[in-house]
Amino acid sequence: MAGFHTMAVHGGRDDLAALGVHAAPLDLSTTYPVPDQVAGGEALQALADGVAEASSPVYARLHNPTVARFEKALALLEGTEQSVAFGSGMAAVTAVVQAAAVMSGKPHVVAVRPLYGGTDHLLSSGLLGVRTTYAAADRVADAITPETGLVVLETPANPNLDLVDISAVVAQAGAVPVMVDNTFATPVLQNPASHGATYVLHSGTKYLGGHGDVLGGVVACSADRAAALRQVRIVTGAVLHPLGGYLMHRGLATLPLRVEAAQRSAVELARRLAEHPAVGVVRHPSLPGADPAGLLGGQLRGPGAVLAFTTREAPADVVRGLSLITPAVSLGSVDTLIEHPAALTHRLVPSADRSACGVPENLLRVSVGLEDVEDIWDDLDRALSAFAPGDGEYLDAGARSASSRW
Ligand code: MET
Repeated sequence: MAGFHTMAVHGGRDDLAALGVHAAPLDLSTTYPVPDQVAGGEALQALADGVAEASSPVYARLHNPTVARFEKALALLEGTEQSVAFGSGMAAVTAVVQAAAVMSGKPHVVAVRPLYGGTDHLLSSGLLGVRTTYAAADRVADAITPETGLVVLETPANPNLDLVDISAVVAQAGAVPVMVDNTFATPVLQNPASHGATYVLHSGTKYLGGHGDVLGGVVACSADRAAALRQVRIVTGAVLHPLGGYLMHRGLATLPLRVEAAQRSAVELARRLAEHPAVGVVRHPSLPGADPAGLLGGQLRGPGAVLAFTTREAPADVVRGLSLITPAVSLGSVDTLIEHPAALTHRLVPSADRSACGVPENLLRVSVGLEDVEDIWDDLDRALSAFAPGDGEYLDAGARSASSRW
């Protein structure tokens, strides 16, 4: 098999030479001619039943060849048979819950916190007709009942970079499928399916697209699971626009280079932040104490480019002092982004639940981008130094050191 960088460049492009083109064609058709109505009807039926491809796409809600190329490429990078793309990461999460829990008649979900706030809220709200039990990663087995249709986890977790041993949760889940949100690690650093995950989910809006200009989601899984997801996608209309498929497919070619470069800067910034007098605790898998289960170098091939830290001052004041770093939610873009989870990405998670799972109110999350690391550091240092205490003031060394828990 080809190396990862090669697969990232060439995946999903097998048909281009025969088509005589260099870049993947962007097919914006909403409908497709069906001169033979009988054959067209058979194609529609096959797609509605969940096949990956039929003799005609029939209609853009059923199939799109530009999106299908992206799906092939992503499945290759995740090491799964197939993948299914959606109009957003949340549409992808919704489809997995519907396929695994609702359609199977097992409407109970077990989830390991923290999760992205939108996912947490979706699972807590009851909107999809599922009931959710939150469990610590080592107590998943206790939470599973005969009604459980899905286990959900995220590693590294949004927003505090907690790491979860995927195989250990899969072992506890038994026959219950496990969905791992792999958005932070990307397939460059982690392939959850190789550790037993049934569904590998990405918000493609983040690293896969990589430039902050495309909204999408994707789930990598077996062919059987993908068929059920396509059925849900067709009937709910949760499709990815072909331009989104085109942009995320193009993004995959540079994904390893972007992740590797941003990760190098994140390691350096995490180290410096941990020494900064205005900073409390820094969370990044590269720091001492951040990986008690020893997952780095095994399950997780690198620490990634998202970090988080607590501040002694109001997080909003720190962000106000920045000039280069973009104050915005989302992550995985070329520019460095910072946001206050309690105010934004995790606002819809009750504050007691946030603090119970290691997301303090004064946590800031940083997605390190591709700028020169010294420029990113200067910006952070300048904003933080406005609040740095004088000699011997209220911060002791112990409070600054990284630890596995808050
Ligand atoms: C609307 S909140 C933002 C979304 C994105 N999933 C993030 O964690 O930044």
